[in-house]
Amino acid sequence: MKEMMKSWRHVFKLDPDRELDDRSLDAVCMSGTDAIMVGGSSGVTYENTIDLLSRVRHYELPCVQEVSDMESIVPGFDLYLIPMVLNSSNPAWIVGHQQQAIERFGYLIPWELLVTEGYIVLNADSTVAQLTDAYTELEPLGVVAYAQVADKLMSLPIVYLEYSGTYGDMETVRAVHEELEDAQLIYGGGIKDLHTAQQAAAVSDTIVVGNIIYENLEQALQTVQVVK
Ligand SMILES: CC(C)=CCC/C(C)=C/CC/C(C)=C/CC/C(C)=C/CC/C(C)=C/CC/C(C)=C/CC/C(C)=C/COP(=O)(O)OP(=O)(O)O
Ligand SMILES: O=P(O)(O)OC[C@@H](O)CO
Ligand SMILES: [Mg+2]
Repeated sequence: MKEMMKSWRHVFKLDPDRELDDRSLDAVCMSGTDAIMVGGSSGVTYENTIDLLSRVRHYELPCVQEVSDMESIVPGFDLYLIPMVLNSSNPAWIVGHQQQAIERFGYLIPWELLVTEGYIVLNADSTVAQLTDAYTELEPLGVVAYAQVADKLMSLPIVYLEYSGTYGDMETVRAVHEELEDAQLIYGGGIKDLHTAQQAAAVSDTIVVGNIIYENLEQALQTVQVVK
């Protein structure tokens, strides 16, 4: 599955803390997207995560958990994505929570299913930026340098440019994409229709579509056209 993930072009991110009726979930899972990512930056619990996983498991597509809280880790996902917020001002969000989770789960950890994401959080107004005390006042070159820390110094498999809630600066995304040698570039934030999906897909390896699923499902489904 880790190898397969590298080829994903489009992913829907579902938030266990938000309501999605069966009909909408069916449309999302049958849309032709490459995978479902389950996660959010607040209100994620073991109960709402297992509930969403069991609903998504009616479908054949890959389903991965993006871990934001160790209490909400649920067995049975295809992969576990472990964020490290590289531009956090607090080391707890870079390595601290991860260290605590490894200490707690120990030999239970299925290492072959873990994929580390070098997150660069860029929308100052987002919950995730505030939660992690992310330093978002970066010039494009500063963002590229964080991406190179992930790619070249840390050999992380993924760089995640996270503009959650707002559409990002595509020139910055392009600049990062051009400099990455090995890491997969995931872009997320403010994709709301086919046009924004196409633009973001042109300058990244994988696009993630989140909020619009809950705001305008028809438009969310259009974004899948980039992988059709
Ligand atoms: C048997 C079994 C399955 C055992 C468990 C084995 C396992 C998988 C162990 C994992 C070990 C490990 C290293 C865990 C890490 C634990 C942890 C809490 C790490 C911290 C992760 C982190 C930096 C979180 C900060 C928030 C963040 C980056 C979340 C990612 C998701 C995200 C940005 C969602 C966007 O959220 P949204 O709701 O849209 O919010 P906005 O309002 O900001 O838009
Ligand atoms: O919710 P949106 O703004 O689409 O962002 C997607 C994803 O990157 C959030 O973690
Ligand atoms: Mg969201």
